[in-house]
Amino acid sequence: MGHAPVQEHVEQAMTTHEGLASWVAEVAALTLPDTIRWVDGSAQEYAELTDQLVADGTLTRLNPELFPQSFAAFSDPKDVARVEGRTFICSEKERDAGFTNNWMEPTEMKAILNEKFAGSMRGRTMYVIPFVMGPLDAQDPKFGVEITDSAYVVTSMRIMANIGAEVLRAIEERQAFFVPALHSVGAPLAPGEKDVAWPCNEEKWIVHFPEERSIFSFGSGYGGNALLGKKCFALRIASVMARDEGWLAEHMLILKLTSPENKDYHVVAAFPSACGKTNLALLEPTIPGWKAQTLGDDINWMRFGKDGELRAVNPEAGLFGVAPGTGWSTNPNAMAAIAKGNSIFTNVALTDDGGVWWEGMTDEVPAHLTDWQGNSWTPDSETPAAHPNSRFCTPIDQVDMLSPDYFSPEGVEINAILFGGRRKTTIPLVTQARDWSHGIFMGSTLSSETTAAATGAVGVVRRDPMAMLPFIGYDAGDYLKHWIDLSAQGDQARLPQIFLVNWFRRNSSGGFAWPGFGENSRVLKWIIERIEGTAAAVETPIGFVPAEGSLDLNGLDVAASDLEDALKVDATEWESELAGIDEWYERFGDSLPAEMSAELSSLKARFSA
Ligand SMILES: Nc1nc2c(ncn2[C@@H]2O[C@H](COP(=O)(O)OP(=O)(O)OP(=O)(O)O)[C@@H](O)[C@H]2O)c(=O)[nH]1
Ligand SMILES: O=C([O-])CC(=O)C(=O)O
Ligand SMILES: [Mn+2]
Repeated sequence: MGHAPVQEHVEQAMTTHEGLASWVAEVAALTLPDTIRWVDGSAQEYAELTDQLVADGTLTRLNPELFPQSFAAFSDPKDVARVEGRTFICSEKERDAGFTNNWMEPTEMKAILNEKFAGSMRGRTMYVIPFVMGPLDAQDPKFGVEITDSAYVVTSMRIMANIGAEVLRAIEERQAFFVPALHSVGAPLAPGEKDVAWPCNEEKWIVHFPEERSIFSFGSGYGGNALLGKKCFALRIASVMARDEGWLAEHMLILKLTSPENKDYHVVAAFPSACGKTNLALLEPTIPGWKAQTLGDDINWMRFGKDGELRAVNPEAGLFGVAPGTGWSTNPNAMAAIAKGNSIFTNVALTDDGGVWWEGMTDEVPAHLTDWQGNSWTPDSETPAAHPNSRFCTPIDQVDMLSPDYFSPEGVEINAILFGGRRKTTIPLVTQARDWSHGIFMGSTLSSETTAAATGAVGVVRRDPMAMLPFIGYDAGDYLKHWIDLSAQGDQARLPQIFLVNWFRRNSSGGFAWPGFGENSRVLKWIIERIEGTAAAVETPIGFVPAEGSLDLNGLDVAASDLEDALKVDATEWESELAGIDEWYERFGDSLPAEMSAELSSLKARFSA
């Protein structure tokens, strides 16, 4: 097996950062790995680790003529998505975790974790990955160190974050604080025991201690549970840092738009998992003269700049995108980035010539595939070839339309904030908020049908405030209050406009009423024109919707009835929506900000006026 001791690397287990040195020693003494390896982030190390993962059967090397330097991984069928039911925020007080999080008393949780991690790395290599979320030259770089017993995690973290020797040096030079993030697949090996391709544990624990800013993840190898820089740090822990330090950590894409008049705008959008962030982030506009560039597809850290403008940066270095539905016709920019190689795919299907395939990648379905579970697959098969939450993991700098501003530590000024979800009914294609407070209300009541990105039922409508339901690291009411209070820091005249969008409304025959994807540029154009005050709108109880003729439909082949279905504000649908919002707000109890209940009352009043 490939986990033969790599003794030479143990010698490097020295750091001049005392806290780091003692934490690594402490973890090793608890988890009992065979070897410790400090990850330097080099290309040579990556090649060595991927070779080892191929030898171990965890990775399959793809045909280099199709996907250079790329690999496919196939997980245990029980380890395919985030496990929200097993995710905990262990604040000192239960109240501070709020009703949206699982909570356990910290010392009780620590006792459980100690037991789980005891000996959990036996027979394995323990990797130490120094990383930084966001640019290393930021004013206050956010450091982390992930300790993991999974080489798949190391290779994926190298794509998703800035990792390695240079980061370690920066941590040492500053004697910086770092978020300790401990991960184990929870599958120790007995002496001589043969490993499996995807080790994991039936029991999973994804645990955050917000006051201490630490993360413990046990039992899963899947991205959102195991790449701890992403959801665990850059959203859950970062949201707590952001509350304390006066900024925002959000589940948002960042997109730059340039109008035919050559004016630049930046738009951020919060949609729940598997609801279209990566697709909008990599948008190819279908309307002439408009240009789109991306800055980020999943996570956005925002703060007010010195002139009271709201600025955004993407703390990630890669895309961890939903594969199904990503194709040359729907998302050519993602496909072109993937085609450059250097990618790790998880739970996609393999083509007979050593490439990958998933539902929606090409119009033509291959005659034969090996499905994500290793079975022979033909178009007659009853199950999908790729898992619905299969993923591509690709460096963001391979995206041709990446904005050069992605690399700027100051970030970009935001002109519009979009909230959106996957709703078959009720929510129109686009609605402009009446003002900032109403916009926060829209975000706070955001709802969406659940997807395969988390385990559990798919297609159930749930409230997902700011698309952060599984990621707010503290009390949800405090989180809304933070949004409200923080905006007082900004120049009120420069606050972004807020919009609610829904690409997923259905027509009477059950199909999508709006074509979506590149055609969403038409909605973005309307949004920009609303900011400029040039597009017409109709005021409705829920906000401003496009007036007839104000949405640019030039060259778009869409039935008038579909358009009507996409845009309508239906009083009957809103009656049950209001009841749903009532129920949702009741769950906040005392922590619901008064501003939000006032917004709900005005909304009801507008409906009954
Ligand atoms: N009908 C329709 N489907 C879309 C649209 N945009 C995205 N999708 C589909 O929605 C699914 C998820 O899209 P993504 O862009 O990957 O979602 P995401 O929000 O980035 O997901 P996470 O990475 O889980 O946070 C894919 O299957 C897409 O094909 C759209 O405008 N219309
Ligand atoms: O975290 C993950 O596994 C993938 C992701 O972006 C999400 O679910 O929002
Ligand atoms: Mn996401």
